[in-house]
Amino acid sequence: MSTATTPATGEAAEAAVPAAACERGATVWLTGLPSAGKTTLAFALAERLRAEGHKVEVLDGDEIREFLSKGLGFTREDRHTNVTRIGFVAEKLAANGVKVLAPVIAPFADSRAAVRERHLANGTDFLEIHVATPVELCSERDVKGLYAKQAAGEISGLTGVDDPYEAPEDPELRIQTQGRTVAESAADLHAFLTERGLA
Ligand SMILES: Nc1ncnc2c1ncn2[C@@H]1O[C@H](COP(=O)(O)OS(=O)(=O)O)[C@@H](OP(=O)(O)O)[C@H]1O
Ligand SMILES: Nc1ncnc2c1ncn2[C@@H]1O[C@H](COP(=O)(O)OP(=O)(O)O)[C@@H](O)[C@H]1O
Repeated sequence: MSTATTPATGEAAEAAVPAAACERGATVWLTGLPSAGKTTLAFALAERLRAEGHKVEVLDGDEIREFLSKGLGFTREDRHTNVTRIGFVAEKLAANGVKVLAPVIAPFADSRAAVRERHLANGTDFLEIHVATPVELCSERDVKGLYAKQAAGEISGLTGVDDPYEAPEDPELRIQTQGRTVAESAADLHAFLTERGLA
């Protein structure tokens, strides 16, 4: 058991994180609709895990689309390519002790299954977390204005509105954000990782 100590006093800090938990990598995939809360929860969890001494990487959908998946759009085929690319990188990192957080819509069950399969084949932990925010609340939040644009006819093919979202049937965790604060939902997620021996 490794115990974090405060540099000034050498006193044991409140939360003692087992060394094995810090060294064990895993992919934590946050799937859900646009504005569900995937990115917010990934960054909140990342901050807490880093403070506890874990190696953490966030593979954010938006950022990935600027670099690794530059040029891909939102057709079924492009989304599948995007998701399996992210899954490939995530598995490599997780196999090397990194907690990988992937806040990526991943709307199709077969793409998520392919990513899971790759992790399984390599003996790497894969946790599918469904950020299960109802579309009505997502469209109220509308962080990037996509729901308004779709309603105005300026865009089409928006996940959960006029493009499919295949909700996970059997995710490792389904997390609610409706009527919950960010801190509460992030704590739910952290508690789940602790249960699994990952935090
Ligand atoms: N048509 C359409 N449908 C869904 N999402 C759209 C679309 N156009 C742009 N966006 C924005 O793209 C962000 C990244 O999407 P992802 O790479 O996670 O999507 S996917 O898994 O490849 O389907 C995604 O980010 P989040 O809002 O954080 O989920 C969206 O804001
Ligand atoms: N319990 C909660 N968990 C996560 N986000 C929440 C919660 N309650 C409200 N929100 C808000 O919902 C929005 C979610 O946006 P974002 O994380 O960018 O979604 P996504 O990455 O799924 O598109 C943020 O403005 C966030 O503050």
